[in-house]
Amino acid sequence: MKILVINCGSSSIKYQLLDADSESVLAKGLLERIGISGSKLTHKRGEEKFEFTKDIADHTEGLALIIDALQDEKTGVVKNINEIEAVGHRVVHGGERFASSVLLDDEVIREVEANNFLAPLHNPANIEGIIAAKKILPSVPHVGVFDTAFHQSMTETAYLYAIPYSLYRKYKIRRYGFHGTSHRYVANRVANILGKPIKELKIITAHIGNGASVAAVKYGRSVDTSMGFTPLEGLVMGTRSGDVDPAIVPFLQEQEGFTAGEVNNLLNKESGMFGLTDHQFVDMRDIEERAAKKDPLCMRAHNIYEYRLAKYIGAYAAAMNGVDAIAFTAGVGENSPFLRENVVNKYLNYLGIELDREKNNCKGCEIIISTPQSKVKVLVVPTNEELVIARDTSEIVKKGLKELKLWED
Ligand SMILES: Nc1ncnc2c1ncn2[C@@H]1O[C@H](COP(=O)(O)OP(=O)(O)O)[C@@H](O)[C@H]1O
Ligand SMILES: CC(=O)OP(=O)(O)O
Ligand SMILES: [Mg+2]
Repeated sequence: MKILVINCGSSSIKYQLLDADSESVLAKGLLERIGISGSKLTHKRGEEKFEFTKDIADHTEGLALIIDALQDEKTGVVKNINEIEAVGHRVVHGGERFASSVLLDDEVIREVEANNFLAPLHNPANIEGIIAAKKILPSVPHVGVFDTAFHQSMTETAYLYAIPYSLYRKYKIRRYGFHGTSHRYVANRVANILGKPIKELKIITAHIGNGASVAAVKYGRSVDTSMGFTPLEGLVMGTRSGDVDPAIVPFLQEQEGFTAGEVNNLLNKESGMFGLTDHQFVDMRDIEERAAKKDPLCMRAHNIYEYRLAKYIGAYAAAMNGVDAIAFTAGVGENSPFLRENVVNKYLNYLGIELDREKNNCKGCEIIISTPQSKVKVLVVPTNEELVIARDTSEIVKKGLKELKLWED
């Protein structure tokens, strides 16, 4: 079954066309700068790469261009659009309503829309993508897979903030957590690699990309995670601050005359590694390169980054009253031996962890990087959110389901 997986951002569309039966990627790509002049499509078929520059006004036009590339004689992988049998969509915020992957009918789309106020930066673009894709591929099933769904297993002890409970009742202000599709995939891979049932394991998954979060996955269920009401809380990220004292917000409003929107922008887009390096670097490769040459600003930023991550791992070992395995994933987690070694050897040896330096010296591999004697196993597991979306979509379609539960009750 050929499944198109799409991940719509406000000005971009990432996509993969997969054969869900063989789990192979037929083509993938990225359309950037939608609605901004100089839109660019980078389309890959195996090792072949094609680039097109053409101004694209909106997501409907963007998806039409992607479909053209998928069925074009020169760049395509299907003869006809009808070969695409289903579409899987990444949806960032499912609120409390979605603890599963779901068939996107009109009623469900309305319910997803009702969560827009919870994720104004992400959800409206996701919905635009769903509506556009349904226009272009009206006769195939569309499925939504939510970043928040896997974390809906958290108990209120983990998800409630200590603010008036009435605000939870009124606005559903609580921890939701994100990157759930990735944490779910990685935790299951860890169990597989260790050859143990996930129901017997306490796993900490660290999704360290440009956006970053840690999750505590106890016996197959997420029991806590570092992102919160929005994807701003928790770790230091590329441009996001992660945890700060909330009193900094009114302080800046008063002292600098910032509006609420300006402070939000500062914490989401001007902070993190970007802010700590005086707005010079976001990309971890640049920061590591300079930190290795003893650039004081980059060394300091990196120290803060790894320290925050180590603190969360320690906290989640406590949250689960133990930990069997720690897994690193996403852009930085998969590709940075430097980060992994620093986090483990500076802060986590007390857990009885021993890192195998040679094994750790790898990029993008799926591997155990702790020694056989290590009390807690440490792994690198490349994430694959698109594959999970394709699997869920295929299962819903093949079994004729309306929704697919992520765990048993
Ligand atoms: N070899 C590497 N060493 C260190 N960091 C890397 C390496 N390759 C990629 N990264 C980092 O991964 C991050 C992007 O991760 P990714 O998971 O793709 O993020 P997102 O999906 O949030 O955009 C960037 O900060 C990039 O610098
Ligand atoms: C939800 C979120 O933070 O996603 P990303 O890491 O893709 O920005
Ligand atoms: Mg990502």
